[in-house]
Amino acid sequence: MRVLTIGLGGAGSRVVDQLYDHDRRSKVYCMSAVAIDIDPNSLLQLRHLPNPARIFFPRVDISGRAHVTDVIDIEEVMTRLQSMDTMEIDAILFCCGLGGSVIDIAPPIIAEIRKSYVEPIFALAILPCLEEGKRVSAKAADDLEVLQELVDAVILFDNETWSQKIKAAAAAAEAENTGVMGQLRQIPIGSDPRTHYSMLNERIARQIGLLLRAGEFNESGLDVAEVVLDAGEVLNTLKGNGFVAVGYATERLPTGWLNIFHRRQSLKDFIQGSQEKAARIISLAKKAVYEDVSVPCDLTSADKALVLIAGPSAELSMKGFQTVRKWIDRSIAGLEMRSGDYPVKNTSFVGIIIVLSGISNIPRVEEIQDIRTEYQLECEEERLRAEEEVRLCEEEAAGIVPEVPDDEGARDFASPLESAYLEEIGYMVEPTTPEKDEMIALPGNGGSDQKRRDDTIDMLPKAEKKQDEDPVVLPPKQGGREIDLTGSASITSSVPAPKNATFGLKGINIEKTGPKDDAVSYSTALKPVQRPKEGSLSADAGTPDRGIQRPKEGVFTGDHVTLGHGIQRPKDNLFDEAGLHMREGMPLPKDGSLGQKGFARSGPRPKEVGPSRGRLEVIDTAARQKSSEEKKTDDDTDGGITWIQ
Ligand SMILES: Nc1nc2c(ncn2[C@@H]2O[C@H](COP(=O)(O)OP(=O)(O)OP(=O)(O)O)[C@@H](O)[C@H]2O)c(=O)[nH]1
Repeated sequence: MRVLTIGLGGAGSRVVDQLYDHDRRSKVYCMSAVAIDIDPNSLLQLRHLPNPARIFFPRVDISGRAHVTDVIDIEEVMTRLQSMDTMEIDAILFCCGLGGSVIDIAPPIIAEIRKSYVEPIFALAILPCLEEGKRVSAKAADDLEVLQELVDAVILFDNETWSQKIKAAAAAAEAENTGVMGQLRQIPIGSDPRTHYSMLNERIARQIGLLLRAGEFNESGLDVAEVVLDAGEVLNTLKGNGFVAVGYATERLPTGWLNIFHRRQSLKDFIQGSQEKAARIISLAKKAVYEDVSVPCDLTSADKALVLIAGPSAELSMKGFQTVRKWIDRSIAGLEMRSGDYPVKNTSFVGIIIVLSGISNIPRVEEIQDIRTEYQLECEEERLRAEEEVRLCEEEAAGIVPEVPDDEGARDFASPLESAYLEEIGYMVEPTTPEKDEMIALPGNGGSDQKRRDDTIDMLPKAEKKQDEDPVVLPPKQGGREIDLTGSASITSSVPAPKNATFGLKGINIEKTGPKDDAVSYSTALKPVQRPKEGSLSADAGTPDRGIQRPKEGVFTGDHVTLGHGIQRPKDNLFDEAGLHMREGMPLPKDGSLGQKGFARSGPRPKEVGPSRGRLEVIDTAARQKSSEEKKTDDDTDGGITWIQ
């Protein structure tokens, strides 16, 4: 196809120079070229472009910091382009290095060109090497996004991939050529940037140059193609605003006397010879896609593909060509597949070009995008640090003493999640803390903690205060035993509180021996008493003494239980939530609700769980009956509750 090629900046100019050279050497002459740069040295070092094709814009400001869009005059560029022979062009190709500064002129130039030309515009974009730094990669990612919006396709070439290949090839060659002859024919390793770039540009010129020349003929060098690929097909493959990768692989054919011998052998065995040719085309195709591709990419993510084989027509195996076509056609995601052959008379090489267009999976593009994100974060961090430093300097200058963070305060402050966790940990380590005890203060015999009762937890029944305070003594049951809970009723929280307990994480530990101020203690005198009339237990009716509240539900079997001074019957589920249970190794009740909470009590288990959850330990108080009776008067004043079993 006939193409107008525009090189921008150092990279673009050098690539265009090389492409121009290939075009002239192939004698196809399908290319007009210009190079635009603001660096005079870069333009002077070009070897093939004629002087009129080198457009130089000197930096006007002395500081050299003027933006490239201020330096390059778009009108001047357009005048120079229109003065060229661009009447028969099929496309316009911009060549540029991503991450440089001159590429910034691409958007206004492309916009201006779009006004004057209807031909599709493509870009050949060169991805920078990683060693050039994050800033260059980040800018390259930005440039790529801008370009993709503006042009019909972006052909990518990855400097990083090809630099590694060149270095590896040079190292391998160096290892091979250790002898004198090897030293003499040493290939350049491209250690200096100029040689290195020229090797990369040679590669680009071969890949892209052959593609540009597809469908163009020169009478002396070309045979008639069997499957002709014209410029329109190349253009249609490229178009679509996507990324394009070009795979290109070649193989030297056997030449000289050895070749004549080889050909005789091949004539003897023609079938084997043709199979060899087919195998060569197939292996070249694989190499082009997987190894010698301009940018490594996922073949299966391509939308369109084009296959072009080139070389002496006798060597272009149609069998191999069809196999490659089928393979590519089945592999790509899209349905558009084009192919052709490009027979060249005087060459000792067979080559294949595979163009993959509309590729969505290109790891290197993703990589530079990731680098950009990383770079932006670093820049932001740097900016914040600089701002902080300025602020500190200003404060220092103003004589403001910076606040020293308070460790205690910092410890006090915690997120809700953290504080929940810390509380839990604290609780596990220290189940008994003063705060925890304060949360539940059950009045006991001590009689001193009525004032400390925690109003937030309503543990007591709604009975009249007077009733609660009144001593309640139930008459002893005949033959029964009196149970004295005083001093022996131990309510303790020996297990961590459930996380969702009403009491939060506050542990409850009421010591077994002796009621303490903040411990729960039941002053108890269990006497043989009558069972309540109601209740599921087969006990005698209980007759509460003065002021006692007989439990509406729930039945105790057994002894007369007197809860101590001022105690009130806890709510049904109160201790369940607190996880309180009795000590003294009493057997666990079968009742699940009690058992789960580790609440042990002796004697028959009432069906109703409510009243029994007082974590009362029933003691054989038969022996104490007498003293209990003596205490009756005391109980009357205690306001205890006597449960009758
Ligand atoms: N393949 C290849 N890549 C090049 C060449 N020169 C530069 N590059 C790459 O292209 C990127 C841009 O470089 P240039 O085109 O020289 O930059 P510029 O736009 O002229 O402007 P400056 O940034 O001022 O140098 C660089 O980061 C390199 O990765 C070259 O000759 N060949």
